[in-house]
Amino acid sequence: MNNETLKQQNITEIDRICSLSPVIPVLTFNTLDEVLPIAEALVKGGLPVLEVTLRTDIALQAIKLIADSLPNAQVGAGTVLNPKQYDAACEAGATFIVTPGSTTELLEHALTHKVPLLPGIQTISELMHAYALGYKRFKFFPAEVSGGVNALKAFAGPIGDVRFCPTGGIRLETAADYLNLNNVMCVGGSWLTPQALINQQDWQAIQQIARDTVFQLRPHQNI
Ligand SMILES: O=C[C@H](O)COP(=O)(O)O
Ligand SMILES: CC(=O)C(=O)O
Repeated sequence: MNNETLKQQNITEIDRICSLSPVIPVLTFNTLDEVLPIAEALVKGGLPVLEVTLRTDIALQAIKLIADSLPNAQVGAGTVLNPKQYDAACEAGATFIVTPGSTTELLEHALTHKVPLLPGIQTISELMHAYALGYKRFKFFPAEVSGGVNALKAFAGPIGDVRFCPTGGIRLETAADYLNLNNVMCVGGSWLTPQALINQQDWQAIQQIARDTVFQLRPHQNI
């Protein structure tokens, strides 16, 4: 497959994944026991797209567990910092890769890969750099402290044919403001899985947070 076809295919695949859900829960797992109950609660609550960060030792095992056990979930890897982690996450079963920022090494690596990258950008220069390489879909991170909704409105002036998944500091109360922008596909966040509920193993409450989120942000979605 030539490079241009692969680039287009990866944009189409990111669009497909990001259209499945208004919110991508960003998950950092500390123990393997909690992986499936949390993932199941979110999927049952109507949020099938999950980002598992590679911030803990068990992250790759968690991705594999979700990929093998929950066919209705789309599991991606976050906090991918280099090509080695990229390949390891794909090997574990990740169907998309998210990075907090962008390096040329990672951007070029992903252009040869069938598993698509949603690269992180924070500034217009980072956006221009990745855009020049052919990227059209981005994570905007850390969204709230980098200008939030107003920054995304400003980006739409000079570069109008790209779309974002803003993440970082977003909560249910602010998610709709982002989703109302034409250049936003979905948002990411960790608010769906409060540590206190995980400590209490209250998976039902996490499912309810997911349900409430879908109900408020995409009321017509069937759960
Ligand atoms: O590192 C940040 C997480 O990926 C998502 O941000 P958050 O905890 O502010 O929702
Ligand atoms: C920031 C984020 O979600 C990541 O580490 O990929």
